Amino acid sequence: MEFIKYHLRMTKFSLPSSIRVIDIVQILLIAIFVYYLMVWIKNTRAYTLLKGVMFVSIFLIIAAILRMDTILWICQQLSVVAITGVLIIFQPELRRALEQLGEKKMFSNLISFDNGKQVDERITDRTIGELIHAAYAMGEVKTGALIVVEQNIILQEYEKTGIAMDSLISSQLLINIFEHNTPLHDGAVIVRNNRIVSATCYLPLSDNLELNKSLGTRHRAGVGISEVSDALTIIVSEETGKVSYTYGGKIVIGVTPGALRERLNSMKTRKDHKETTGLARIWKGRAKHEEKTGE
Ligand SMILES: Nc1ncnc2c1ncn2[C@@H]1O[C@H](COP(=O)(O)OP(=O)(O)OP(=O)(O)O)[C@@H](O)[C@H]1O
Repeated sequence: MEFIKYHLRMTKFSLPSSIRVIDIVQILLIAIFVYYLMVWIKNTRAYTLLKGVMFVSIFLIIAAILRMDTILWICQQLSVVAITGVLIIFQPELRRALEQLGEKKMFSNLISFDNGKQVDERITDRTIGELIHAAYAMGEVKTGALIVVEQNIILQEYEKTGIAMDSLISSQLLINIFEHNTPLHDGAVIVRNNRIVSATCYLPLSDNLELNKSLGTRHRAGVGISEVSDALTIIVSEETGKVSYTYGGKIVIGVTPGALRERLNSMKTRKDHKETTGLARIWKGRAKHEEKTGE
């Protein structure tokens, strides 16, 4: 204790003589803010940014230890520009976060005890079978399709660009959605767990110059979504009938049903889903763990 007090004195901090209710409220508010910030970072592209920021921070710490004054001075001068750049790049995510604040769902999410109902659901063999069946059936008759299978990064901002659905997957439904000249055939379908959550979604187009020039916008959209998320996207070409998939910014064209099944199967072992929001869920998880270990 003396050791802690000494260090607090040295760092000009002091332990409060009494704790007021408002202090507890402040601590709770900060905890909630940090919690939501972490959830936001995990579910958006900001996660990639965070990794970049950590890398730069480590570099700066090393530069400070080694007294690389010139590098530190340049970084200091560039910091304002960097922050402005980040704000511009992440403008859609920041806007979405502020919109969510306005949607007043925060508190209900926080205390909801059944929010994570779907969390343990993984993409099942049945869903995989239906996806594969639909893709190759559409390929055979050259019906173009774009099916995004969400993983850990939630595709809410893209889901919102389409028409909301909440349907169990079946190959017949997918084939019907992408049928020419029907209201839902344009754009992408987004699949979350074992359900179709949205159709006619607009996806970001990839500007990767290395992509084959013959690939049109459907394929570019498939690659685009895989650059900004960890989703796996199945593409059926209207021109050739070939089935392809994109993942991690890469496209594999003309896959066999076996290869696609293998890829989809690997998603069954994905990490826990973002929807593990809500302090209640953290508490439930902790209680479960304690039950198991008998602590
Ligand atoms: N940004 C986008 N997000 C979602 N879907 C898109 C997007 N851009 C295009 N599409 C879909 O792709 C269709 C156009 O495909 P296009 O012919 O340009 O692509 P392609 O890659 O050559 O595919 P195909 O081999 O099927 O012709 C559109 O009708 C639309 O359904």
